[in-house]
Amino acid sequence: MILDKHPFITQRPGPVVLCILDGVGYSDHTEGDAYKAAHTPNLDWLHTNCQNRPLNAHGTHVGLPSDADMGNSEVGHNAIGGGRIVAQGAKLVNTALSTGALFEGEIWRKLSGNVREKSSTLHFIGLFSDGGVHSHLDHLKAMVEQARKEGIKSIRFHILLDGRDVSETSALDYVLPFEDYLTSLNAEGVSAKIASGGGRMTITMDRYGAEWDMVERGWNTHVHGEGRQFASAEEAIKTFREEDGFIDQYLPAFVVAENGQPVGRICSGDSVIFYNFRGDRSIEISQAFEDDEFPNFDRGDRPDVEYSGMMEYDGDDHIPKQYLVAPPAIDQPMCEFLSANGVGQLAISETQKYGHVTFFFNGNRSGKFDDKVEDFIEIPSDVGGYDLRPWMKAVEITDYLVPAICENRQPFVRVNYANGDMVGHTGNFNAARMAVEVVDVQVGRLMAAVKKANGVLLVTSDHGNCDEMFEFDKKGEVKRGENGKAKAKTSHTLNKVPFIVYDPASRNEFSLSEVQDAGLSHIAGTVFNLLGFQAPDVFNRTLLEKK
Ligand SMILES: O=C(O)[C@@H](CO)OP(=O)(O)O
Ligand SMILES: [Mn+2]
Ligand SMILES: [Mn+2]
Repeated sequence: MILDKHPFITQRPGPVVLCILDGVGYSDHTEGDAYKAAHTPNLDWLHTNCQNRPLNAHGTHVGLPSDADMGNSEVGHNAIGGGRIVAQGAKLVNTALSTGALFEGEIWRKLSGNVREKSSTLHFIGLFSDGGVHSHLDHLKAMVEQARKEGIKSIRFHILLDGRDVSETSALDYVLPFEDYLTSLNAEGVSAKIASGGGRMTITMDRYGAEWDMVERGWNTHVHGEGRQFASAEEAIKTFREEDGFIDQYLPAFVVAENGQPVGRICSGDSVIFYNFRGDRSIEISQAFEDDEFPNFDRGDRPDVEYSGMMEYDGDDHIPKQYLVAPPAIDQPMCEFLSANGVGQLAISETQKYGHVTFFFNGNRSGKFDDKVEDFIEIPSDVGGYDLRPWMKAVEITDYLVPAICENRQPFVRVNYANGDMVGHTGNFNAARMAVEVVDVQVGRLMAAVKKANGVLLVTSDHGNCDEMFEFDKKGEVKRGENGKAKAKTSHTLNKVPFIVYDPASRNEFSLSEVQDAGLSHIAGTVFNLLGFQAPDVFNRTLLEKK
């Protein structure tokens, strides 16, 4: 793993700082673009005075099934830190389903056999949309079809409503056709019902230990059938919308009941499949089902079930123990080489993105490669309501970074500012504009520190989000509600992202390649070069060319 010196690029005296502005891309539209609307003197200066180019951050450029798939943090950080394109979870599950390998696997057969043997129930829990970031409804449907073929007679669904990877109030577009489908199953003698649910930002799908209460609410709803009762998911969604104007991702928990009894508590002897493929928001609920020692909340009577995730979510800690599809193999990411060569590294973000710059960046590994040379710093995030606090923890992150850069504590620094993404997801345009302005101030502070240290600052992003805060129709017009108000867009975008090289100690050694198809996977090679090394062969080509 020895790195070779670069033939013409020499390492600067100061650190290479890779700054990921999560969720900040370049949109072709102006209306609804919080990045364009924001006052960003520092980013503007960088664009005018430094070498920069857009990079692809979506679809096949980051290992997703098609170029219609928007980017996301998992695949974006995998591509940046891994420096190559690997077939991602969505694609691997598609293949495992289309070849039938998933159903021939030991774990599917075990879970299905368990239900048939005991005449118990098969439960599915997961994100209920076709967003393709954490899950896909096609995967769920393929599994239900197989269960039906295998003669399973009782199936329950615990649905996490999305509105964050898909349109903000689209829950019924998924629920109503699904209910029709369940009606056809019931007519055949399969008891198939939606049993519980709630918005994905209210229950079950917490990440990085930011808000365990979410998981507790989900557990009580799905497992114990505790919560406000409704006759159907449709009634729950409509009622919550009418009462409080909830958008899908924040819908409160609900339980579907008949004669006052929940229709689908999870009981000992049942099988449970958590069908999200992405790890960050799947780990905590998996631990709740699996761990004997569990300090995070009181689970009450934990049913003895066969539990499986769609994938292995954490390859270091082996969570969950049983899974249906093997996760993508991202061997030898950039930091493994840097650690093996004794190059010091600092990774920093706030809780909401902490695992992005550590776990995802290192190919879905939660540990370090070498404790002696790696520092991971987590600044605790506020809980919820990021449109109320669009500054999030950006200032605190930079407060930590400035002295670390000025003192050149580690040669390679990576930081993720969550604001453009987390505030972008709220659909609040004004808050998103403010989020970008906050981040711009931090970029200015990093520029000053990097200049002082004679280092290099690379500014980029993992995918777009705040660059499109409104939905557009096929003609490119903003979609408007009856009141004329623009329809908020809460999801990521397909847009390209910035890549800027601020190199105050420039020796005019290189220019930035203009190759059109370049994407996030070309950043790692570039970082190696700026650290004075040639990138090993496993990495995609660098963006730096000899002048
Ligand atoms: O919040 C999340 O889980 C996703 C959107 O589904 O966003 P990101 O990929 O930026 O983490
Ligand atoms: Mn992101
Ligand atoms: Mn996001």
